[in-house]
Amino acid sequence: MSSNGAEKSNKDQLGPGKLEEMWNRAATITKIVASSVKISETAGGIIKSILSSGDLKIVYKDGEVGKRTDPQTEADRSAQYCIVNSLQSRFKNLQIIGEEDNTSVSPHIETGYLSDVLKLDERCAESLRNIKEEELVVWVDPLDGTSEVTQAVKNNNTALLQQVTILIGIAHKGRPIAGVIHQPYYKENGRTIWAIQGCGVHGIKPAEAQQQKIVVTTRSHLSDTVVEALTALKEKGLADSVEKVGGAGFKVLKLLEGCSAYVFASAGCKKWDTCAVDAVLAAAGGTLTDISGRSLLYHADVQKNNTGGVLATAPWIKHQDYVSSIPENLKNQLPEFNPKR
Ligand SMILES: Nc1ncnc2c1ncn2[C@@H]1O[C@H](COP(=O)(O)O)[C@@H](O)[C@H]1OP(=O)(O)O
Ligand SMILES: [Mg+2]
Ligand SMILES: [Mg+2]
Ligand SMILES: [Mg+2]
Repeated sequence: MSSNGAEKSNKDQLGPGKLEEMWNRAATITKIVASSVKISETAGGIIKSILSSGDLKIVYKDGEVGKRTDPQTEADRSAQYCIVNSLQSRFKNLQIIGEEDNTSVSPHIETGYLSDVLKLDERCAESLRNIKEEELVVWVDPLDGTSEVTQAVKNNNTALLQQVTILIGIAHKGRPIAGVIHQPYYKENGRTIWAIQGCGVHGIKPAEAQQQKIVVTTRSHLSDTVVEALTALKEKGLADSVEKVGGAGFKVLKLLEGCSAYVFASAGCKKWDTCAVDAVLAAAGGTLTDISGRSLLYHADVQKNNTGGVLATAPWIKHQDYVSSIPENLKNQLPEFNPKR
């Protein structure tokens, strides 16, 4: 799984000399995304091997026994170690914020990169090309959909595993400018979707406008406020049906595959859940905000909780229609409270 350099991990036609030249010429943001694609895939391999062992070593990060909703597994801990240490080995001045406070040492440090990302380097705007490593903040969710993982293993429900993603989001001046979403259990070998602002979305072809408006929402963190928001959207004709699926990453992939909106009118989702998907969705022409329509911010010192909830819409949807249809009393119940947001 680990590799000693781009030459070993890039199995394409470019020779090592040409690749090195492309790497040396590339902008910092391009290099970080090219590396993050490979790193997310290596982390996906770590997750798969831990899950197949069946020993998740679950600890809970919250709540009373019997009411806990925030599990962490050995897969979350090992994947984060791999992602953070792999990024740091190449980009020493990056600020990296990962979901997990405690990690497990993993021997897999990925030093490869995807050369396809480098090929798009010239399309990057000059303003992005000039950004320095130390100006960037990377938000890492090593495993999005942990509740689904614990249930998949407990109930031997492997279908749930496709809802797992690995999220690496890159922010500049508080806004997401690039993102990587790896879905390890997509078909046989998984898939990786990535985007850099202004350079399109890669790894998926976003769906065209649909007749049916399908809204996706949480399957493991349902609350009265989420239900109230969904009811209001149904009444306004903005939700023909509702699908409950796990993970912020998976829900945004559903938006790129034809669903209309992702509605989570509740607190609990954090910046590492939304940074990468915010960037990918925006690059596809969609929008992600809180339920009041405010953009989310990703400075290193920002409040980590998305206290205003999450509302995301597909590229073919008018975001404001959904914002306007969520009742004011719900918006007031989910305030932003950090002025730095
Ligand atoms: N109450 C919560 N506590 C902890 N994490 C949450 C909570 N609500 C949402 N999340 C995070 O946001 C993701 C999307 O939420 P949901 O699937 O409920 O819509 C979850 O997979 C989880 O990320 P993670 O699995 O990385 O801990
Ligand atoms: Mg978690
Ligand atoms: Mg998450
Ligand atoms: Mg997670």
